[in-house]
Amino acid sequence: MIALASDHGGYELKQKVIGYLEANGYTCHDFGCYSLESCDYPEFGRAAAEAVAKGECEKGIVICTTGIGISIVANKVPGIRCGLCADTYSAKMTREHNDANMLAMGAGIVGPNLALSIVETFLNTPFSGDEKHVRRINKIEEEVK
Ligand SMILES: O=C(CO)[C@H](O)[C@H](O)[C@H](O)COP(=O)(O)O
Repeated sequence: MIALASDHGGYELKQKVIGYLEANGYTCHDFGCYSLESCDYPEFGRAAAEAVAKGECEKGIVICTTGIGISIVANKVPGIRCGLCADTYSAKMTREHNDANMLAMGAGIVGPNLALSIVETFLNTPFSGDEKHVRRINKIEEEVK
């Protein structure tokens, strides 16, 4: 199950991402928003991030106009590592090095074709498991207690 969330700025791209995911066999839980009406990204981003943190969803994808606001929110939920990506290299690296469990994108930054390539890369790249990366990920939680 993939958790999705957006504000109005990310709504249309989120619909495209959901269509892509469902066509490729993923089950999606859309935590909102559900229209183009202006809304506030924190409530939706938080809901998706909490579902990932609780293990109810294996990964999350959150979208706003820049990806910045909704990634800030997601990263405030303990256990969430949300990578803001505008290219496939970053999507690959945030999985391999950061074991990111959430992806953020900006609908005003990436077009739909690139966004779907980023999503595909993010979901299909495993964590490297390298000891140095495990150590650094553990330090993320320890350093900000
Ligand atoms: O938080 C953001 C900017 O860093 C998001 O991109 C929002 O989508 C954006 O702020 C929404 O702005 P709007 O003027 O209300 O459309």
